[in-house]
Amino acid sequence: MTDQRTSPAETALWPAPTAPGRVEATVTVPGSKSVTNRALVLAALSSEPGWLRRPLRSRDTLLMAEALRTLGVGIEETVSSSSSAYSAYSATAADSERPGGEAWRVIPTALRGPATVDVGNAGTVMRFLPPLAALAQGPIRFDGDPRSYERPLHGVIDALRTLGARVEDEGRGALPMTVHGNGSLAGGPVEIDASSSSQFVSALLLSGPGFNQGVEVRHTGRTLPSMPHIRMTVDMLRAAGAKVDAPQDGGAPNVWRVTPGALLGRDLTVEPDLSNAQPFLAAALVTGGRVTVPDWPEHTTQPGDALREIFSAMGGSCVLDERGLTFTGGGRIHGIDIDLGEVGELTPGIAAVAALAEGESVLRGVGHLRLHETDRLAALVKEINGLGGDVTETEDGLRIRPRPLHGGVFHTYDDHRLATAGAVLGLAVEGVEVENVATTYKTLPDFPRMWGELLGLPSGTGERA
Ligand SMILES: O=C(O)C1=C[C@@H](OP(=O)(O)O)[C@@H](O)[C@H](O)C1
Ligand SMILES: C=C(OP(=O)(O)O)C(=O)O
Repeated sequence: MTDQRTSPAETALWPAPTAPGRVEATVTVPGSKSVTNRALVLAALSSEPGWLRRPLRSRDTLLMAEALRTLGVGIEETVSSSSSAYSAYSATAADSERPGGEAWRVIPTALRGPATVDVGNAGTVMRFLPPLAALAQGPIRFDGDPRSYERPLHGVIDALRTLGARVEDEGRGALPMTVHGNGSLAGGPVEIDASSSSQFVSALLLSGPGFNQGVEVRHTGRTLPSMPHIRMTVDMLRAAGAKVDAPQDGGAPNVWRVTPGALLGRDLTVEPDLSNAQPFLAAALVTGGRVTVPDWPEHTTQPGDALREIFSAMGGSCVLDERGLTFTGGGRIHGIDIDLGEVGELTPGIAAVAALAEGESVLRGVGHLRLHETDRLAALVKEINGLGGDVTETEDGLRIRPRPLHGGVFHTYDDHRLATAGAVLGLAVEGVEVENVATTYKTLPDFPRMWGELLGLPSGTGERA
């Protein structure tokens, strides 16, 4: 539904800056997409208003906020350091970096249609909102970017029907589709195959407290990706007052149970997005430099936390202390053989570093990435090989044999993580031009400026396409 005419920004080429030397920087990373969008859904379902501090303000989260507003939820954007005083204001990207920072006050209401939700290409919006829409009164139509039509949604659609909802999808099992809510949903037990996306499980659990009988989700597929993201869902539900039984506490494997009940309005400060910290940590690894990311949480369910271990195994070391996470590159990059099934969204960034390593890497357990923003496995093969690399696709991942690389255009297929992967390669390879770097707006709007700052480039240089 988004205007699909190609804009100059989409076709523009961004000369990825090469690193002038070892990077030494402190990089403040904006809030987590996954936490922000879960918090918005839970706040919309709560019985009282809540606060979201330092939310991520990017395409995916603004689409979520806009969709909830369309359903009647109040979301006021404020700059505030206390929950008692706030004033409506119009925020800009830079505001989220202020100390105290931006806060969103979410005021729940009885959800209602008719409404149309633009999901863009946000997995969290297209999966998390249909179960919520089933609790609304009236028809809610879901539409999005052309790629959103190809991303799996059948798990959510079939489950909603089993749980008592009427969904009109003309047999597609995908977008566009309409959920006809009548103000409540029976809920109860449901079996799904979530091997193509963990977000099916998260989606049903998040709205589960609002279903009359709650929900019991049983995953029947062979594999289940992105478990940390499901644990994030469970932890955030519990923090909002929901009762959840989950495999992570020794419950039956692949079964989650959410009891019906009211949710509390929370005052939640969003952690930095650790997956978006990846290119900056990669810069330390690739250049043998040092990068500190402040506010790195001591305990977190974010998959990006695994970078401490993964990038250390690839040749760096890290310290987590009161300054945040400091990662230091050791001057050499090792290949790695690793199953990334739990942390799939880190794959493009790891592939970029692996292409610059001294030895071969095998990245496994990520076949489901073929159905992400783009077919990430095919795209990484094509683009790294286009620079002279030797990457082959396996059944469930990539085999990467480092080769001397040369410059060229790095196409990004509207995928933010392809764009940041191209930037990482550009640190070490002259003449890499990243197509449509603006696509990083999906989760990290300020990326070109942050990258320029990381490399100590004069203000504005890194941003130019
Ligand atoms: O629940 C979430 O916030 C996410 C779950 C994962 O999805 P998949 O399980 O579809 O890979 C991840 O890749 C995505 O970026 C965010
Ligand atoms: C897969 C991703 O996003 P989405 O939430 O759209 O699935 C991602 O951010 O890497």
